[in-house]
Amino acid sequence: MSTRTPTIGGNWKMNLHKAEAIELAAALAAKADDFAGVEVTVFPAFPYLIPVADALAPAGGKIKLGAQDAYITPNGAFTGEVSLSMIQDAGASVLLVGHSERRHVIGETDILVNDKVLAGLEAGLDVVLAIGETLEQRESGKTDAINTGQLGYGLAGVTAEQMKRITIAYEPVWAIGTGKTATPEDAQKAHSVIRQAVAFLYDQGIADAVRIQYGGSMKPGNAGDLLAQTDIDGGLIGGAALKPDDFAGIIAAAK
Ligand SMILES: O=C[C@H](O)COP(=O)(O)O
Repeated sequence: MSTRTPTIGGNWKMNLHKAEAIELAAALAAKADDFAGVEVTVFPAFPYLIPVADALAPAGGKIKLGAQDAYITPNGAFTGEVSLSMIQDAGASVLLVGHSERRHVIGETDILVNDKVLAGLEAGLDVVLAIGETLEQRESGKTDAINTGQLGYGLAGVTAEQMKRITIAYEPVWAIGTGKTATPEDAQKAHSVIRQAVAFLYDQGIADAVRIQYGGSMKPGNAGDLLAQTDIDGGLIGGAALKPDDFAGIIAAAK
């Protein structure tokens, strides 16, 4: 663990309807005092940003609200999309960009990911940029090339000043929702390469400051070993974020 403030995100993905989302947010808000020293963010589905914001209010800002996606323009004729100003109006201060499900299921390109990173920063949001290799890419020895490539594309045009509002989430695609977690050593190696790439793109000070989350079947039982690694500064949690005790257990392991 480093001097970087640990950051744990709960990506609820396309799960939970209104009552469940409110119940989970309220349960987390009730535990918020236990989260001191860890930055905690939850990413509900779009329709529930406002009720979740309301349910988190008793936490007094100790739990941030994030959006899983947003379109690149403030408003306009883009049927089906949700604008940056809408997610901000709903209470979100964080934008998740480049999740593998958006890259590989929805088909977002590196160019669109970069557009979203830049637009989110321009709008004043903090941005979590997710990157990570597929199993096929890992097995063909391309892990570092994929990660540094997605990183470079994603950060193109991001200024050194804006890097203060960027968090990187390394999520090996083969570990997401599969129960297969990267070993702490493998994850550390990938995080170290990503940090070196940030140093190459910017400078060592920015690389030392940027936080890199691990995502992929992180649970209370494996979080401690992962988070103990030098370059792992937190987690982006899917399945385990849907259960308040599991999510709180991971937050506790991040301290
Ligand atoms: O955004 C979260 C990641 O995709 C990890 O999901 P998971 O914890 O269910 O594997």
